[in-house]
Amino acid sequence: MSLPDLRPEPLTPESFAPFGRVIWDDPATAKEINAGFTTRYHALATAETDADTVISLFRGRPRPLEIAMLERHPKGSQAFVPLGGADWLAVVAPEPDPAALRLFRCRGVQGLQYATGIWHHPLLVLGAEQDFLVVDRAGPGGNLEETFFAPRHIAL
Ligand SMILES: NC(=O)N[C@@H](O)C(=O)O
Ligand code: NI
Repeated sequence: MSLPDLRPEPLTPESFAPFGRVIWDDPATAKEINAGFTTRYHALATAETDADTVISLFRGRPRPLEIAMLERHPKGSQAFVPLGGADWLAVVAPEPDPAALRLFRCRGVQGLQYATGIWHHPLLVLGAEQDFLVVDRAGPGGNLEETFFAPRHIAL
């Protein structure tokens, strides 16, 4: 029996809470700094790693909208913040089961952090190439587990 198409749900702190944090201009975290010329949205997420925490740029390109695998990073969290202002997609699951997939449509002003060990699909960009700031782990030993399954299609 084939599984139904994946339909996106909006990314919200509440809906994403089982999988990690949303990185957004959360008013509850706002602090006026720099003589009032900057607003700091403080501690939206905390990077978790057992080694170095590194900051990278990912230049993501659109890919076929089907999900045939998940990955997870058992030794650290992974945060993505879009730099181009365009919507993008995130797929997560509480366990490596294609029937348990959740698809989130992320607005171009929303980033997120996958908590350590959370099953997710690699970066999914919509429409055109987009750069992302990425904060994750660099260090010894493997930090990638993958699982593969029959493709599930995305219906936007
Ligand atoms: N491979 C890599 O660094 N990126 C993935 O982990 C991803 O989630 O996009
Ligand atoms: Ni990843």
